[in-house]
Amino acid sequence: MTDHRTRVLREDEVRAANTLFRAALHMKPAPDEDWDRTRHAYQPGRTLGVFDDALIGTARSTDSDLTVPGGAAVSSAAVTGVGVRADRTRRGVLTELMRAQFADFAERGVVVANLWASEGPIYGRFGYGVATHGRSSTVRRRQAVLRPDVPPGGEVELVDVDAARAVLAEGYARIGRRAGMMARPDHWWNYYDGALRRGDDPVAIAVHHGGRGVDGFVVYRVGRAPGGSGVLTVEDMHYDDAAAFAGLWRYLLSVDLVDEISLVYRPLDEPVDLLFTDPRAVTVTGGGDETWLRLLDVPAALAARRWAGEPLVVEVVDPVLEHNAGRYLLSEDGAERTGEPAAVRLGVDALAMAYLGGWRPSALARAGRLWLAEPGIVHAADRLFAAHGAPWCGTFF
Ligand SMILES: CC(=O)SCCNC(=O)CCNC(=O)[C@H](O)C(C)(C)COP(=O)(O)OP(=O)(O)OC[C@H]1O[C@@H](n2cnc3c(N)ncnc32)[C@H](O)[C@@H]1OP(=O)(O)O
Repeated sequence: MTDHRTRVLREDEVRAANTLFRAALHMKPAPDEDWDRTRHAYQPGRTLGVFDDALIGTARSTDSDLTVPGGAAVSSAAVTGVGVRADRTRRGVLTELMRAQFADFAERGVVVANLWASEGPIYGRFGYGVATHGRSSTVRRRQAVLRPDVPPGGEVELVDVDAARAVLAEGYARIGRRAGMMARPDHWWNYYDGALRRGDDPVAIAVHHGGRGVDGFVVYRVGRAPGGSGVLTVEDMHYDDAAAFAGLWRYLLSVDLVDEISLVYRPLDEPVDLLFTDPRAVTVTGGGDETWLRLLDVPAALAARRWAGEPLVVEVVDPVLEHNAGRYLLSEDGAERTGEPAAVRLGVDALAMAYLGGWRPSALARAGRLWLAEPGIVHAADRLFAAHGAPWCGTFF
């Protein structure tokens, strides 16, 4: 890309970046009231701009951390706000933004980056891979009768939107995180506080009280479908244990004037249908890739997660961040560079897909995304990358 300048935007330029991003998504500029809240979600010094005679491209990131299999958390950059002016696309502006972000992340020592992609073909070439998935479904409320063995759960209480931030932050910090979940720092809650106040239908926030305080919550809105039926849409739901899960579901099923409960991008292994005497009260309506992951510092990422079973040498190919390329011995004792021959070889994007347990090596091999020195290794490779539970992020940013 030539004749362009790329730099970190000043605070007084960040709103223009937000407007550019929204225009790229075919959205109107944010109204003043909305922007007054949204701007607190921007971390200073983290919004990039590309200019020719004007601002033509932008991307931003925020600090977080990401839980990996085994329960450790690695430092992460949550990437969002990516947009290029419609009359300047396909001439390398995004490529330049990605290059500048990777340089910034390397300087900060960030281990991984993740994002929600607007379209599937955009980020793979930069080494991002689909690492978590979501499943959407509909629960027909009157058909959804709880089985007698579902735990009673604790008290559920509605919380006012002004109190929500503090209460939900406390609850989120208390719940056990599955692989793929991220920290919700202050700047994220700034964004969320704004999101709670947007939308035509009023938001409702219900929290579950367990033995140690708030250990689960559900944020939802109730609206009318075109035919007039009441639809309760779950926007955000987290819980620490089976009691909180059951307690929140007892509550959701008790909300009046609701015919359907709509679940959006929930974990693939969330056992909602198992709660009901008739599991067909739940219909899967959609889903797909949730977050995309980029392993920026492969040695640190490999060392952070748990590996199981027989040791294997895995060769990583990374044409974009070449310092990551090489062979690593992965075992229950950790991960280290090695000169030994590889049993498995894969690109850094495919490694990101397997890293949190979202894809098994055997599936990647079947699709030509992973090479095996001999077919028999596939079982050991699957065991090595196995993770507890389906990875899921559950935090939109
Ligand atoms: C994390 C987030 O914020 S997700 C939101 C992403 N933003 C949007 O979807 C808004 C609308 N789209 C845009 O603003 C732009 O089209 C972007 C940001 C997706 C891409 O920006 P561009 O400057 O056009 O990308 P750039 O020119 O660097 O493209 C690099 C390569 O990716 C390809 N590519 C980029 N975007 C797309 C796409 N949406 N679909 C298919 N291929 C794409 C290009 O064709 C190019 O391939 P090539 O090197 O083989 O020619």
